[in-house]
Amino acid sequence: MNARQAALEIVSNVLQNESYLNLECKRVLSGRWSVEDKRFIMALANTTIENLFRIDHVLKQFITVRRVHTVIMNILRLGACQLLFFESVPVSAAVNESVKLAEKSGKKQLKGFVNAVLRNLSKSFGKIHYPDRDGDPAEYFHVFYSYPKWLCKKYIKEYGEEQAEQMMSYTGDRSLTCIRLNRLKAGPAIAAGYLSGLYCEDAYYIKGMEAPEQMPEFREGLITIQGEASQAAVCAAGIKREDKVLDACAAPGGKSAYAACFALNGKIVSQELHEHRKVLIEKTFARLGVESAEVCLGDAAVFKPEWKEAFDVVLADVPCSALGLLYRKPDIRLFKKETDISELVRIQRAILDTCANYVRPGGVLLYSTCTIDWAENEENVRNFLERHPEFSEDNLAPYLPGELKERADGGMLQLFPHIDSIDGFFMARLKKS
Ligand SMILES: C[S@@+](CC[C@H](N)C(=O)[O-])C[C@H]1O[C@@H](n2cnc3c(N)ncnc32)[C@H](O)[C@@H]1O
Repeated sequence: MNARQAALEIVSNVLQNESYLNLECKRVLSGRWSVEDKRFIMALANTTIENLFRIDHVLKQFITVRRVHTVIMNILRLGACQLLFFESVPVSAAVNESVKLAEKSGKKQLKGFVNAVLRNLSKSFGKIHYPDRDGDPAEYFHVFYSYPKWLCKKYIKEYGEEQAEQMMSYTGDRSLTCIRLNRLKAGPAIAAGYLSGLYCEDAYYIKGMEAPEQMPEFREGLITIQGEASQAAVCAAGIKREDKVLDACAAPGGKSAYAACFALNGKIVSQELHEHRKVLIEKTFARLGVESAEVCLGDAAVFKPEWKEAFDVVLADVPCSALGLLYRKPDIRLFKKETDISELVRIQRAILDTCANYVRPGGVLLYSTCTIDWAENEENVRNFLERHPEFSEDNLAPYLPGELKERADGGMLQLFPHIDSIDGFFMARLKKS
């Protein structure tokens, strides 16, 4: 298999099976590849997925037949991606290698078609037509930034055109990976060569990190991969040394493991709905040396009488639409549907209602999501507070790290990648009287 075949396999699996792009890359790249090949495969697969709607829009202008075989369409997508976004790849290589890919994929009879479409595209860069930015901004953003049309409309309606464009054009620095120093095992000396975090004390950035499992610091649990927004959500809970903490939706265990660094003489109970994801928590805890935690299988929406008012802090880091991660996980954009949101809101409200029972009087319920969606965030919290007068918003600022203090709005905080340069996250600190 050569590098372009590997990229084709990744892209095809993501599109056909809705597999996660990062997991597909990891799987395919676990073979023996040179560093250059690895970088090219990752860049080609990522750029194709990230710009899929735009690439398809461009290709449509050069495809004259009504239906194109799926494999050939994916080969054309990779070829067009190289022509449009890879200055370092000569046109002849982009076209000829795509033609060879068609042959290697058992579609020898379609070599001429692939050649014609890509050659025509390569001669017509100046003539490519894009939607009118002023006439139909949602369609323009959909094509140009490759975001689902419903989301473009939603963001324009909620934030206005200018801010919506900033949200969708933001990509962050993909060469940087945010890690958390695991205080259970390591001191700051470990992080001497890393870049400091923007806000959180334990956050650092590593440039060009490809496979964390190959780093001894990661394998030994001295560091773990965790974004600053997720770290900030744990800080926002204000966990104390003796606290008993429930993480109601815990896999893969990132927040629970950080909570254990605060509740040093306390206890963490980590619950997860899915067995295969519960295993991820156990792995995280074993690697990071979290011993004060109990992992259990359960549905956070179903009341467990034995947990009634048993916890000082309850983390409800609920399943959500993950819109705050779209800037760095482009595959999520392709499959998100607007209709998913109402079902998520129903589940989130059920989880919040159940978790409310587990907080002791005077304790804290920390609600968080990795999304930028009013209904899943502020509206859910307002709805919860109306139905639960025993809870009130508790000022977040004293608990937030660094300059994030200034971003809090009472007991709530909505983070945006294009404003805060970290994941789009929401958190609300709710105190029980
Ligand atoms: C946002 S993720 C949690 C991330 C985790 N807190 C961390 O920081 O590593 C949400 C998790 O909730 C789980 N989940 C979904 N529905 C659930 C439910 N009803 N009860 C418990 N867990 C649930 C999902 O499988 C997923 O692992």
